[in-house]
Amino acid sequence: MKSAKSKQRINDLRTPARSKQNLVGERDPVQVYCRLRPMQRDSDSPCMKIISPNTVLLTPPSTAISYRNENAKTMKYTFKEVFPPETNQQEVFDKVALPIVEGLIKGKNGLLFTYGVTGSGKTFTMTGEPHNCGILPRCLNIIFKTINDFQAHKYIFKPDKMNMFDIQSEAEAMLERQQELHKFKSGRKNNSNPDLAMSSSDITKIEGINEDNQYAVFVTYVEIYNNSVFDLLEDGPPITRNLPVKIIREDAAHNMYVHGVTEVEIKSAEEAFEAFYLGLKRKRMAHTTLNAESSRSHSVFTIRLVQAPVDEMGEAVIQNKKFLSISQLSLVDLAGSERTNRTKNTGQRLREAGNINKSLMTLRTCLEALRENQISGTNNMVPYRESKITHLFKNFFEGEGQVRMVVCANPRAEDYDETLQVMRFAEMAAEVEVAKPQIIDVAASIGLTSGRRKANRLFTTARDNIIRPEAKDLELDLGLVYSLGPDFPSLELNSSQAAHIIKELMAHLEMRISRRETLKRSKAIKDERLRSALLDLEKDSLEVRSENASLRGQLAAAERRVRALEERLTATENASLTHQRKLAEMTEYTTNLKHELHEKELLLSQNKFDKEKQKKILERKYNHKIAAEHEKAKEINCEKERLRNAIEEKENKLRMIAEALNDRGDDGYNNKITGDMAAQTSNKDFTPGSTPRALPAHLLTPFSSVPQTTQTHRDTPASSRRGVAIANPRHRRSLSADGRGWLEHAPTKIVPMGTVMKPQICNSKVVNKLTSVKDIANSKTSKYCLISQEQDTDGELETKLYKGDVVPTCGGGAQVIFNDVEMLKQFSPTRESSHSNRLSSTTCARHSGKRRDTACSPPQTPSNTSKKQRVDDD
Ligand SMILES: Nc1ncnc2c1ncn2[C@@H]1O[C@H](COP(=O)(O)OP(=O)(O)OP(=O)(O)O)[C@@H](O)[C@H]1O
Repeated sequence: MKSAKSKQRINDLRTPARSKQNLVGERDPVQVYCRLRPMQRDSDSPCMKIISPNTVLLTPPSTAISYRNENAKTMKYTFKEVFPPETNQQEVFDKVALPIVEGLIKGKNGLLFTYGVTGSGKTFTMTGEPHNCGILPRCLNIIFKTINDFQAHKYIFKPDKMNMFDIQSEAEAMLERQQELHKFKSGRKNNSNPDLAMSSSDITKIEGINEDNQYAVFVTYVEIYNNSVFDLLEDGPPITRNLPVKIIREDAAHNMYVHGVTEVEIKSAEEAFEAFYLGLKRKRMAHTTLNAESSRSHSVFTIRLVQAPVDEMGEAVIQNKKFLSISQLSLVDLAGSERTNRTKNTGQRLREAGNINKSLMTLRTCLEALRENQISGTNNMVPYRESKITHLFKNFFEGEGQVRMVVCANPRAEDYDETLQVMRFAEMAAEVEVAKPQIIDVAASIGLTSGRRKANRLFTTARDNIIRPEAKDLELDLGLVYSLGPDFPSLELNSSQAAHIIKELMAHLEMRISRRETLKRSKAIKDERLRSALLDLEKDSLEVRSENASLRGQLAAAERRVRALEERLTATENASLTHQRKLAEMTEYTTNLKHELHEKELLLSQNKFDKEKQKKILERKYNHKIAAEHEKAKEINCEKERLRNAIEEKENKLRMIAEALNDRGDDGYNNKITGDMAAQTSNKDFTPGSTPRALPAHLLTPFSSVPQTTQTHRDTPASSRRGVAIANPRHRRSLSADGRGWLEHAPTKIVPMGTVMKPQICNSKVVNKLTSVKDIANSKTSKYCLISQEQDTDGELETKLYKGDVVPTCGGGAQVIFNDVEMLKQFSPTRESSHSNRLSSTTCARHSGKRRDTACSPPQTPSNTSKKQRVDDD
């Protein structure tokens, strides 16, 4: 309980300005000032008029949108103060910024921002121009002028990167200073803009600074561009476009800050300008049609003043972080609000304008919500997080410091519509209240009297002035002296009143000495008490020590056990590792096998797939072929059918011709023919001299003048249909004409056969070559005999006689119908052959056509030595 209380106390001490108690204390409204800029051109007509030191009148011009909408009327807006165009920078600073800087020195937080339409003079007010500097340089100047004599050495206070500070010893700080010196020697550019500096005589000092504190100033400079935070002081080249985006975080005391931002310790206003100018260079500036040097981003320059009390001797800072007091002044130059269609912005500019307007709108929404909460006592959520700018300054609005706003306005009529919005915003913002920060004197709360530093200086000066050598070693417990009572009276020695003053001083000192004696006595009593307490503690300590020793013994035993367990664990781990290795190997082996298997399976499936594919292709091919075959077969069948019909037709015709012939011809002969026909039709044995019948086509004579046609016997459909001439087989020559004239067709050099196998041909004509149709197609020739001779494979002579009837054809030609073949084969009697079983050396064979059923009849020739044999066609 006690520690919690002390913790609370420490927090209060550390950040006095941020105490949450302030929330319920006094409140200050946001102070809103209005600054009108001078008109740019004489021809410009104004829409604003200052009617009192804190009131302006806004009259809508005829060109304004709201005028056209007929809802415009002249409006009066009241501010804390209105600065007319001729107001100079110093005046603005004194009225607006100086109170905040005074608060800063005293440990209060402050936020000052400029708000207005683009080109209305925000940057002019905040930064100013060369030789006419604005609020920011003036703040820096006055701060350094004020704290100059009380600055801590550099690096005594060091940012801890979490929005707080550490306090370093003098030695540590000195080391860092030396390191920095080395860095600077290796060259550093001076970014300072001397134009922003002021002559030191123009700068006044803030009175009432706590002289028993040491101070240090730190600055950060960030830019919020397109709702992203960039650190303008980040290490790196002065001009870079690739600054990393920073995030906003909440520190341990619930203050918002830019995480990782570069916080530079500044020891003079010049150094501060240097940092500011570096950031300014990096700041994104772009040209719009309205303002040639328009800020496209919100820039936030923050000055943090760290102060810590000096010790009793008035020399060094108390090395206790808890006594630190940090106050902050944020100077914000907001980007100009603008009507995008008037600026004619496109692309990135339009996006920027959108973001600017959005963040300003969020600022407005936050303030409205805050005001609403304050007026109606509600606790509605304020959307600070919707924009970086409001998120960063959340603490200010929730009562962590003074907030002031300078509304800049361009009084020209052209800007009326935007100015109207700005005025409304300003009016609303003025109604928001923030709690007054309270200041707690840290030093007094820990029993330190003020004037320590001054006393130390006085004493040192006095000691240095004493000429006696022992004075150098004079030590005085200044802490005790200067902390014993009220502040020393302001006493100055002058000759006339010296005795009186010394008397007074002696009395004062005597009083202090008596007090000191009292304190000494009380201290002695306290010392005694402390000693006895220490003895008790010592006893306790001894007990603790013995307990500690026994615990150590237990610990040693436990450690031994732990070691043994560790060894076992190591062994188990080793075994486990071996198993794991094996497992890994096996897993790898299995993986390989699986891989192989998979590959083979892939191969198989590929093959299968190929086969399937081939099979399908073949099937398709065969199906095509089969279909084609079917088609062909169909066609053939059709053709057959057609031929059969044609044959039938022709047969019918033939039958009709035959019948006609039969009717007209000789009955005997006809009967003979009919008999022969019948015999032929019924497939009976063939005898030489019988009625000629159709021979196969290959035996037909080539000189038939009539084209060969197929002749099919109705009764014998299987018989050859080819080569049958259109002739009448029953043709009969008149006996007078047919003298059985033979045409002998024999080769010229015929080998004499020595046999009488030739038929008895009495009326014959011998030709060696058939050259003319007339040789056959004449009235005398009715028989034809073709004689051929050739050697067989054994070298024996073979003579063949093909005999046939010459039959006239319908077309007036003639054709030979072969009806008898006689073959004479001679064998040498001396030759030993497989034919030994043969009876004679000459064999005669006779064929009749190509039919198996053809009978072989004895030759019609006279008998001779050669023996005729009936040979089957096969
Ligand atoms: N009170 C003034 N006295 C003299 N000149 C002024 C004043 N206010 C503004 N100006 C001039 O007007 C111009 C535009 O001002 P400034 O750049 O400050 O506008 P801004 O509001 O910051 O614009 P933006 O928002 O676009 O950055 C500057 O050239 C500046 O010198």
